[in-house]
Amino acid sequence: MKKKTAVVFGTFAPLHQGHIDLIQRAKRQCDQVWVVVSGYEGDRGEQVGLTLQKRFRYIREAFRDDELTSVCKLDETNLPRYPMGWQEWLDQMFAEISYDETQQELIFFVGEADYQQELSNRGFETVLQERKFGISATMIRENPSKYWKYIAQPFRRQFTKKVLIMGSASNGKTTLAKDLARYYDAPVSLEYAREYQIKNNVRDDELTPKDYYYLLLGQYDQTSKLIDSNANRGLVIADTNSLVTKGYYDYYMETEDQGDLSGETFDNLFVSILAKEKWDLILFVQPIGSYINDGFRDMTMAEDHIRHSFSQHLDQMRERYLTTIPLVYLAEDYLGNYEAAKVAIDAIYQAD
Ligand SMILES: NC(=O)c1ccc[n+]([C@@H]2O[C@H](COP(=O)([O-])OP(=O)(O)OC[C@H]3O[C@@H](n4cnc5c(N)ncnc54)[C@H](O)[C@@H]3O)[C@@H](O)[C@H]2O)c1
Repeated sequence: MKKKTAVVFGTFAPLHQGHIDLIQRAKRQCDQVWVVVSGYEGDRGEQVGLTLQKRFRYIREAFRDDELTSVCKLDETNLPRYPMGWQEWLDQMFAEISYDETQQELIFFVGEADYQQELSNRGFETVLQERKFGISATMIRENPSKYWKYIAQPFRRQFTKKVLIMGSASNGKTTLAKDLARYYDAPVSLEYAREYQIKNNVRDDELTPKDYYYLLLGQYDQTSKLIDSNANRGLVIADTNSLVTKGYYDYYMETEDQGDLSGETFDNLFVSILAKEKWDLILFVQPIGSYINDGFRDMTMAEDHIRHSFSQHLDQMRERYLTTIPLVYLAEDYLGNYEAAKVAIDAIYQAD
């Protein structure tokens, strides 16, 4: 008996609940299903940062625990554009799924009557499934937060608005991050260094290069987990990032003996983590107000001129490494900063 193999093809930019339902119903009507992720350089997915390779990886991730679902990638860059290249497209698809007509019976599950028509004309078995939930990838790309619940989990990270709050220590940054998170019902990634220092009972000025290395990794990991958590509904707020950690590293480690971890190793990790972080907005809190001793802070920073020069150093680094990210300086009292931060966030994020 030939193995009944379902094929569901699409751009999947992004994969959504309608697609998942189409794929799973196809799977249940056959012995297995192939999901063919199709696209080309500069396609509508790539235009929102979802390259073909990324879509392929995310869909693999979405079906990682399902042995009846296989995923392949079909790069159409060198094929005639749809609807001109059906034959070449089908030939390439058969190669990708190692189609063997003596062993497999192919059934195409499609949501478009045009696809059914074309494939039937070519002698293929097809099943036309009605569209579900009134949702489409175009609607999601245009307003991701409105259709958030329909977006397949791995794709949500791409559509998440990530807001970074920067500034020197003890200027109301953490309070602001927590208050904004509560207001927007968004997850907040607080300073990992605080947790690390409390756990290890070390002050700012006692951290070693090795500690900074773990701080870079720990902060990135913590923020990534929040982005991938179910608490994320389209907005994530972070109290700090790799750039701020690098700022502290520069400030404290400049004259220190680098021990068994050279500055180059730290800088390599810093550059690679910074490149992975993607921010949609930076709120830069200026050092105004008094410096509070929480027991873990180095009190040299309590001196206004040191705090200001550190803040300037951070801002110069931001200018150098994150120059294209929209920026709002917050230099008022706490309430003024809180209001200004909400205006800036409302401009990039509209909750459902
Ligand atoms: N070069 C060629 O001639 C050729 C030929 C065939 C296909 N292709 C390629 O295949 C891809 C076609 O993908 P697409 O743009 O139609 O993909 P898509 O990601 O928009 O949709 C994928 C499939 O899911 C179905 N679907 C969408 N929303 C649904 C919902 N809410 N409920 C149930 N089903 C739903 C669609 O009808 C489609 O069958 C394109 O990349 C195209 O270029 C190219």
